[in-house]
Amino acid sequence: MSDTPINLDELRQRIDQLDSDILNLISERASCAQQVAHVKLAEDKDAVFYRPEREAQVLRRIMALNKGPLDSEEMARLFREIMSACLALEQPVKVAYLGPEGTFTQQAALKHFGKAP
Ligand SMILES: O=C(O)C(=O)C[C@]1(C(=O)O)C=C[C@@H](O)C=C1
Repeated sequence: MSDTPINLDELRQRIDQLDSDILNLISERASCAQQVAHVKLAEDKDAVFYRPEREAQVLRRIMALNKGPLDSEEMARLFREIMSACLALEQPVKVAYLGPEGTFTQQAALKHFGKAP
């Protein structure tokens, strides 16, 4: 146990501050992704927005940088969702899967592409 008494209010204030920082950083990242979309469109009117090789590179980097306490798989899952939301800003994505809702193929599609609309 640490010698410093843990104050719940202080810890929650710290969490609120960190959440504000995370919110601002995710918004900044999303604006960057929108600019990426503009650059892609300026270069090619049939631009491809979904770039799986780039997403894999981002996730590999995040997993290598991660120092815990969240494990790298969990961190990658969070970043996959962030990229999924950023990609949805660039262009709405349509993902098809086999069978009714709740199947393994739907779960696999959600895991791979994230849940963003
Ligand atoms: O780097 C790109 O080409 C992007 O469009 C940005 C981004 C990202 O959010 O990092 C978003 C969608 C792509 O599938 C890959 C990466």
